[in-house]
Amino acid sequence: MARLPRIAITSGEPAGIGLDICIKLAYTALPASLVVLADPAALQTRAAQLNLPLTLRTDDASSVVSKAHPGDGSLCVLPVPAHAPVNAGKLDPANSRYVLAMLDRAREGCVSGEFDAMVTAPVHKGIINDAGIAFTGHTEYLADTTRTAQVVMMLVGDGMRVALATTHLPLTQVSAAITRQSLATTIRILHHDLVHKFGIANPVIYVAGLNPHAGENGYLGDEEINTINPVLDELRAEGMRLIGALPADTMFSQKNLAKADAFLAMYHDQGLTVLKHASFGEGVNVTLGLPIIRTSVDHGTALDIAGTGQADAGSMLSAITLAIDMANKRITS
Ligand SMILES: NC(=O)C1=CN([C@@H]2O[C@H](COP(=O)(O)OP(=O)(O)OC[C@H]3O[C@@H](n4cnc5c(N)ncnc54)[C@H](O)[C@@H]3O)[C@@H](O)[C@H]2O)C=CC1
Ligand SMILES: NCC(=O)COP(=O)(O)O
Repeated sequence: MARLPRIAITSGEPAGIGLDICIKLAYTALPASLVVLADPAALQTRAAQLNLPLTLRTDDASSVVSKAHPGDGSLCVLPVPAHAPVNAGKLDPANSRYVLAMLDRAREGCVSGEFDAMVTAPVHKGIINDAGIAFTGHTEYLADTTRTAQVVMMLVGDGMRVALATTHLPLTQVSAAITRQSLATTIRILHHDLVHKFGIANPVIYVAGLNPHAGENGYLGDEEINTINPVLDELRAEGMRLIGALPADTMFSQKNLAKADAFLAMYHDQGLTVLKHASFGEGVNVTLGLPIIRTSVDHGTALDIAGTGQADAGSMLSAITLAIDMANKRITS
């Protein structure tokens, strides 16, 4: 029988709901070893605030033995010390390096084979930048730190997969960031990972235009004519099944949902608004093209409800479930 995967979970911005949803995991049994990276005292303080008894274990944190997560109120923790006192709802830039230290430790463990996948709780991009560290998101950080030239952000939820041609960019920079080369690479990564990580033999990908009405034959913008359609033609000639460039306002119709294996949106809110409307709180963010498996929640730090007990752990559970599926595929392949 194949061994169970070992999953590293980074608890994210400590002032946010990352600690809350990790603590809720203590009460759900899962078919994998879960190792939560966090400051143990911060976990215990938050558990007391939530009135959820929590036992911390370090038994399998650094072992190569994997055993199922019991769901008995205990968590296996890999201790990472916070740099400043942690208070629910109150950001402190002094903890930004702690947040990144958890990401670094989990990533290194995935690269070395200690972990089979990493699942990330949300970080606060603004406070990391306030600490003087340029940071736009996990996606870009993990690409940089694994020296991966290009990755693709894809969110999965409600039976839909939505990938993005650009990620965390001001809108004014989006058009220039979509070049024939970057778009072709995005589609190749998406196509490759749909086949090899999601088991879809010959995926159909619906691709949005950038402009209203996909440019209306050039009268409302020319990125479709100059960039997007030529790339789609080139890749179709290689055998990929690509539909587009389509007007984004009707691309996500029910009719298309039934036919598409994935949608490719040109920018963050063009795609994620639709996906989060359909599945917020249950969706998963997965980074394609990395040498490691990384999934994440679909929501942010929710500072307004940290420590109140209102944080829903549904997206975290979906992210772990997808990471387990992907890790099992890799373990058995
Ligand atoms: N994976 C990540 O690291 C992500 C980080 N963020 C970051 O989070 C910060 C806050 O972002 P916002 O746009 O305010 O979005 P948000 O998702 O933190 O909050 C939006 C609303 O949804 C609620 N909410 C979010 N998650 C919830 C959950 N699990 N259960 C119950 N209610 C929940 C919040 O209370 C709030 O009312 C930003 O710094 C952003 O960059 C945002 C998305 C993903
Ligand atoms: N909207 C998705 C998001 O902000 C999460 O990005 P990342 O931190 O996973 O890169």
